[in-house]
Amino acid sequence: MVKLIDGRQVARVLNAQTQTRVAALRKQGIVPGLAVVLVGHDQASERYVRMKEKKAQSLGIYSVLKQLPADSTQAEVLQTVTGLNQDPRITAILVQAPLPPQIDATQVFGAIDPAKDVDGFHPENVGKLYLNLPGPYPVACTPRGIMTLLAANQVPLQGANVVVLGKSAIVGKPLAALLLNAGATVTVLHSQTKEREAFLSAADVVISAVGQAHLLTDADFQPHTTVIDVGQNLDENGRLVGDVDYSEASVNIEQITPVPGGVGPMTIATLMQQTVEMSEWSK
Ligand SMILES: Nc1nc(=O)c2c([nH]1)NC[C@@H]1CN(c3ccc(C(=O)N[C@@H](CCC(=O)O)C(=O)O)cc3)C=[N+]21
Repeated sequence: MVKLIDGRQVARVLNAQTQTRVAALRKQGIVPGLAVVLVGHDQASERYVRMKEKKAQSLGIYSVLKQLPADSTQAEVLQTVTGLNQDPRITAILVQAPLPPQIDATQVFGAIDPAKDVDGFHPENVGKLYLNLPGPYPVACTPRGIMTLLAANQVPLQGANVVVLGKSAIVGKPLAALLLNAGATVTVLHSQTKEREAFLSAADVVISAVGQAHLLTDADFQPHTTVIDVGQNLDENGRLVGDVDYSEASVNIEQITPVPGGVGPMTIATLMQQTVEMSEWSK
């Protein structure tokens, strides 16, 4: 019997705490303000951005969307970011990834004021995380949300063998840093890894952030494995699925985050949490 790790439930609790913190700030005349920059018309991105705006508004966070055309220039995107850096109503800036091919994403993330970098993508914040410096500073929302979800489900990390699949700057790398800082033995696998099987069969926790339906099945894991599925894929039938196939008959997966209802809601709840924290840190 596979146990499901309920991301919606933990996100609900976190969102309720965030709402209380927003109300406390508002009593002092402080309103957290989140700006989302969306370049182009990627369907999934538009959907995620709408979900973020809706959640922000429901928690009392002021939210603005800066939508730029798909053929925007680097200078135009940078100008938008600079304008938001200088806008006192905006305390948190998120530039939605992926950006169109003509845009240098690293330069854009580096142009965000580190104190408003709610995604934790600025090199200064990435460096602090990597060095495990004392906070506060923002950390990438999906990895931080996963750490919250693991803690809420009492998954031990000290000395645990944790395998991360995927080495993106948004999920794999910051997640590996957080796990290392928490005392796990971390292995990051990627598309050029040889003998993935050997690493998986020694893992206590496997976190897949590849973005490929049916990438892994129950047979890939050792007994009692905790699986965190970061994938958001459409399968052959157009259904939203993660990277990992499992069923009632799975014997090795002890617990897993479902897609939808696992990591996704935690990403958005963590974004809201961090938007409010950044307001608190700067007052
Ligand atoms: N600068 C930036 N920061 C991000 O945090 C960021 C980004 N760019 N680009 C895209 C990815 C993806 N992402 C998701 C957030 C929530 C769900 C989510 O809530 N998913 C729901 C299902 C959503 C649905 O119904 O389609 C779930 O898994 O239950 C998914 C994906 C944030 N990202």
